[in-house]
Amino acid sequence: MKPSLWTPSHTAIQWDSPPPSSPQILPHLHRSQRGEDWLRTGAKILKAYDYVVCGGGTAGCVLASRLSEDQRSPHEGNFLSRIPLAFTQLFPTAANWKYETIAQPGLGNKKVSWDRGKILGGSSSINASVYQRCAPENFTEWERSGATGWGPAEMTKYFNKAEKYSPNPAFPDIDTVIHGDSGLSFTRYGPFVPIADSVIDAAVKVGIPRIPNMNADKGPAGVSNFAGSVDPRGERCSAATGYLTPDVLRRPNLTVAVETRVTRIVMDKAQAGSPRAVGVLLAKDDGRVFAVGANREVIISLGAIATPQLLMLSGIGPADELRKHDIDVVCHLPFVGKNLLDHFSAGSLVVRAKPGKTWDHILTPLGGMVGLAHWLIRGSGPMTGIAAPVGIFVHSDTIVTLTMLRSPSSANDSKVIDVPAAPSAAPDIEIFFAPLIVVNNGFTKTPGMSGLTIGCIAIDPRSQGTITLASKSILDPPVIDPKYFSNEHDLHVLIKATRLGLRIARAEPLATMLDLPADSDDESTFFWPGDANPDTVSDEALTAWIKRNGQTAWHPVRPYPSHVSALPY
Ligand SMILES: Cc1cc2nc3c(=O)[nH]c(=O)nc-3n(C[C@H](O)[C@H](O)[C@H](O)COP(=O)(O)OP(=O)(O)OC[C@H]3O[C@@H](n4cnc5c(N)ncnc54)[C@H](O)[C@@H]3O)c2cc1C
Repeated sequence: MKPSLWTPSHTAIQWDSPPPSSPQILPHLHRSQRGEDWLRTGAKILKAYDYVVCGGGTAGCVLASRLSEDQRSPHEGNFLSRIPLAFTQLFPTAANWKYETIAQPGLGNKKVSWDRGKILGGSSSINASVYQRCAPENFTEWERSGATGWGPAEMTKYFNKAEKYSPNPAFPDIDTVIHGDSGLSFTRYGPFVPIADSVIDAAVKVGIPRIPNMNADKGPAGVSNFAGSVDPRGERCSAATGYLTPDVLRRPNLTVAVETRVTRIVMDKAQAGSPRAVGVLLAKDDGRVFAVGANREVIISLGAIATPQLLMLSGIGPADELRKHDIDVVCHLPFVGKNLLDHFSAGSLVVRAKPGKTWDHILTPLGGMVGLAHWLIRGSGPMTGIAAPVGIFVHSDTIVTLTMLRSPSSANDSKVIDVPAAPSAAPDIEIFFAPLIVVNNGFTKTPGMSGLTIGCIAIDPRSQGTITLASKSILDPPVIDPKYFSNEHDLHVLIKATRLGLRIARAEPLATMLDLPADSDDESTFFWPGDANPDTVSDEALTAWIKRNGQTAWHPVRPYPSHVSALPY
């Protein structure tokens, strides 16, 4: 993309493309020249902006758009990224950073792929497009931990401000009142897929309450349709397409740079008091380096992996970790790179379905072409849908009770079992149902087969990991160690979730749409443990399968521990 205009004030910037020429030395960059090794890189020093937003991802696009609203080169579309259902097809492409964890002892030393968006819009341009607000209990916990103004009521206000909901008549039961309709982020339900309704009814049979809207103030505990970040034409709404529209990109007070890497935060240590971020260094792949100043703030929004990496490379982080790599300590912040949490998934739990009940036909060459044509010409069909049109949130404590109630001898699908009073904590399990076979992120071919893929995810993980530096260079990916199952609680939660998923598959009316053997212990097929009997399959067998089959659910975060009362930045 061509470089857009840049002006000395009111400017938000994101990095990625050739920055403007005619460098200009800035007073405050001058001040930090003394002893700063960034000067020795021979960087061209460019004019300053008010705000420098590093990372054109989910957070960065929103910030750039909002900051430049006060006005005192379009992003280049990626075709695959526009198709909501095709998100995993982006994984082998240049739009993915293709990170990988180090060997995980909790998973038999398996390494796990960590996909992250390397594209404007960041991970919102390659994600599964499920639009889901957290449980209110989570936000209450944030507030209790010191994040004043981030409680459930405030969050609802901002979710509504961000959202532009388009109702779909095919979903008359959805309670639409709670959705925002004047924001920049499109959401909607659909398209309708019959097996999703059967999943909901089957979940109700095993005791999960049906709720009219997963995003309502009461929280998501229950079973319902998932909303998608999809626009009215059936295209993905990413942070880039929603917030950096052509109109926004034409703003004279915004410069968006693509294909440019931030390599360092420039710190001014010459001022009295704490060191201050006054700009950033950035580099193009061809070796050119630049420096840009910030009159007001440098905002680091590179995501959960690259943000701690950049901070540490800039001398901000645990002193011992920095010294290991011979990096000058600008600010000793022990929590940078610590407390890494990720939502781990048991992986694809595939149950056989009867032909014609699912979307598997779009996985054939002809079906794919027809699906694509529908999407392109009419904005309709499976390609406009999110991979997981229906989901469940439940607390694992509740499942104990369900399991006890439903012993094999008393199994009766027509009986509705009451779920005990909702636990005070937010749900710790998410289960999604995809109306097609997804094995190996869709790269294992399954011609002529039909299935329902169930994804069971532990969403309140206790295992905590780290991001540390592999080297002094931003070009080397950091060391990602989520320490999966270092706390066995997460494994136990996933065993319960998997058993619940199997139970729902065997409840009516879903069971009639599926093609389930009575019982099977043949573990050689990807239909196991989908083929297994939930009442007899052992915890040991499920444990071995989860460790073999499990994968990230792509939600790494690094929250500050609640005992840190003041957030350091
Ligand atoms: C495959 C997948 C499926 C997901 N499914 C869902 C879902 O269905 N629903 C949901 O709500 N969430 C989902 N998520 C999670 C969600 O997308 C992320 O939590 C969110 O996008 C993170 O936003 P962020 O701004 O923190 O980081 P990102 O969006 O990842 O943005 C970081 C940006 O920084 C850029 N960057 C990194 N390093 C540098 C550097 N040195 N210099 C310049 N730029 C740099 C990156 O290229 C990227 O553009 C999914 C994620 C993935 C990957």
